[in-house]
Amino acid sequence: MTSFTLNDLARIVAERASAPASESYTAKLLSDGPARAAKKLGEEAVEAAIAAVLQDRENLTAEAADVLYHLLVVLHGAHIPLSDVMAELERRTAQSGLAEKAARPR
Ligand SMILES: N=c1c2ncn([C@@H]3O[C@H](COP(=O)(O)OP(=O)(O)OP(=O)(O)O)[C@@H](O)[C@H]3O)c2ncn1[C@@H]1O[C@H](COP(=O)(O)O)[C@@H](O)[C@H]1O
Repeated sequence: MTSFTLNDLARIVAERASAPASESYTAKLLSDGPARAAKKLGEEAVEAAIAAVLQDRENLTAEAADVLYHLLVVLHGAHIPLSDVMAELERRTAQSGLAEKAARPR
């Protein structure tokens, strides 16, 4: 069990974003523009999905870490604090996913 949280990683991403691009993968990704980080996020998500389909626990764990890191980089680039995403998730706890889906306008 680790005490490391997504908040901790978001803080690291925010700190590294202002490092020289030659010294930080985070800074490099962000300096390449929003499409680059978004593309990496999509690639990592597909790799995680493939690992899930293959029931490859070790790879799924590693790819899930890649997804979460790249998501935090994309959010940072879009100036969306992780707390906004958590607030949205908290708002959704008031309703089951199935109930939300059924209530959508057709
Ligand atoms: N958690 C991560 C993390 N997860 C994945 N990655 C990088 O994401 C990339 C994953 O892409 P691929 O596997 O496709 O590898 P690649 O082919 O080298 O990637 P590209 O050339 O296509 O960009 C690799 O370069 C990984 O090193 C990460 N890079 C950084 N972090 C965290 O961010 C911190 C700061 O890192 P820097 O910004 O590099 O200082 C680190 O200490 C970590 O805590």
